[in-house]
Amino acid sequence: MAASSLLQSPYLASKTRTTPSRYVKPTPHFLSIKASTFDNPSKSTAPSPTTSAPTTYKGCNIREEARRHSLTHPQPDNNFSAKYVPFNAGPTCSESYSLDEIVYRSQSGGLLDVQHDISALKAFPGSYWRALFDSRVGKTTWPYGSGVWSKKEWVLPEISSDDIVSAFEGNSNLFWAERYGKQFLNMNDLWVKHCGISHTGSFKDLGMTVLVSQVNRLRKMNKPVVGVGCASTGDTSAALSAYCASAGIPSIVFLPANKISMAQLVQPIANGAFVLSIDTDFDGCMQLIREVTAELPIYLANSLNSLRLEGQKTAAIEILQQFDWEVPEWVIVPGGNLGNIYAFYKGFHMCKELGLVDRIPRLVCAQAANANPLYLYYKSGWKEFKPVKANSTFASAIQIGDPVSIDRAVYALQNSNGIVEEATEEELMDAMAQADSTGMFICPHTGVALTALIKLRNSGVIGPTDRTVVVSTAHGLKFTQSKIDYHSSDIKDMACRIANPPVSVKADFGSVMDVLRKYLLSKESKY
Ligand SMILES: Cc1ncc(COP(=O)(O)O)c(C=O)c1O
Ligand SMILES: N[C@@H](CCOP(=O)(O)O)C(=O)O
Repeated sequence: MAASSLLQSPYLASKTRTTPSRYVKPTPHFLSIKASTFDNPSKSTAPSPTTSAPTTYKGCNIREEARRHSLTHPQPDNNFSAKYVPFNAGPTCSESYSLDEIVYRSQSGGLLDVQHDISALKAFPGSYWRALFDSRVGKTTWPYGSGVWSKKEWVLPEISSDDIVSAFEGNSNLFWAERYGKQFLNMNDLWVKHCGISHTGSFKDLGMTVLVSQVNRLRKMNKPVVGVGCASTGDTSAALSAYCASAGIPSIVFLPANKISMAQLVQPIANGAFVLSIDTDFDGCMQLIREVTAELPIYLANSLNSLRLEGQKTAAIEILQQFDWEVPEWVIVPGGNLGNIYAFYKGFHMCKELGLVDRIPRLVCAQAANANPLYLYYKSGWKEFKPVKANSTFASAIQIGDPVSIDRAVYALQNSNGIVEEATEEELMDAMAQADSTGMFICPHTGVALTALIKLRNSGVIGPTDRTVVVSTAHGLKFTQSKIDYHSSDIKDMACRIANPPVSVKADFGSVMDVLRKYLLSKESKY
């Protein structure tokens, strides 16, 4: 469809209702698969979802290899499917939409959720899924080399591997924070899930690979999608522009002027996005992109779009996998627009529902005190939600006052015996500096999550031996200015207790020796 014709007439998304397709029970013989089958998955006799690595076809790239492999080794139809349903609708609700429709809201205006055919997935035992996912880690097989697509059957089961746009995201480091845990928190089982060590430097890659892949599919189906757009505090726009650029799809990003870091601003610019710097805050940009995507053939890429959360939930599955399917006691996630806290809940819940684990961790959502609508709601006993005007915060990516996923977040917290905490600017910057001093290089949002941990540890809610995972959401290198300000003690009304500024010294041997002696003595006295 020509872009011009779409732009002339206001775009109206077709919201055809679909009835759920009836589930056909698969033949039961594969229920007997043992995990050991996957020592060499290609030996499996089960009608497994593509477990075996494709044979290497000389001269082929990995996408072509996967294509040829699927022709020579056709997989049985496992009936895995997913559809949009209204979020948290009761069992009597029959409203649903195909994932190939362009729809972001339910008929009543509420949020949507991607619902998988759980009974089809349940036909396979938990041991099968654990072994399948484990068999795909660390390979380059398309698309399973991605931490997201290694869980394809739970993410977008029906998309062709050929339509997938991936940078082999996911499989991020789960870092044992040994020194930080021992020295500052008297903890011995503290971990940091470094989701920011990723293609564009944040966890947004996990969701964006899914959304842009589906857009790729929709465009091949001649659906009216000329470009993909988002409002952003920096990370969503970086991920959107990179994945779109990789697939040759136009991207449009709405950024609040002067409210995101330089590194984040340059990402969509470099990736060729159409960048609008708008004189408002994130909530203002979000409102505008919602209005614009209702009128123009621009597909909405914010986490209001539940496709994103299907990718983001794989970080939770990955944590369990990295712990050999043992469940941590606590997982702490910084929250802004609040899609991610629900994504974590969903990933953990699916693992429990499908028998991979027998419980889920308690979730903590951490907010900046300058942008804390969820915290205030929690403190009111979930009585009344009021959006706030988000004030400036060093955790700029979560400077959000009217989060679109508020209902999803409340659901996640209520169903995981969860807690909400907040961090002042000084607390989050000190926590970041303290963590950096033990060898990390985290972003201020992770400083918010660490502050929540410090508070819950000090109050005894989190115990010294509780296995705890702090989710680090972006790479510290995106936020160097905040670190420079801190270490220069150049922040109004902040003591910057752990500032470590460089020492200026004359270029002569004596002066250098003097400062070094002083430094070494100060270290010696601490032994
Ligand atoms: C670095 C970073 N951390 C945390 C968040 C919060 O995630 P969510 O909006 O899903 O709550 C965001 C985005 O909002 C982010 O960019
Ligand atoms: N921090 C986000 C804010 C938008 O969140 P989204 O998950 O709804 O896209 C960003 O980086 O833009």
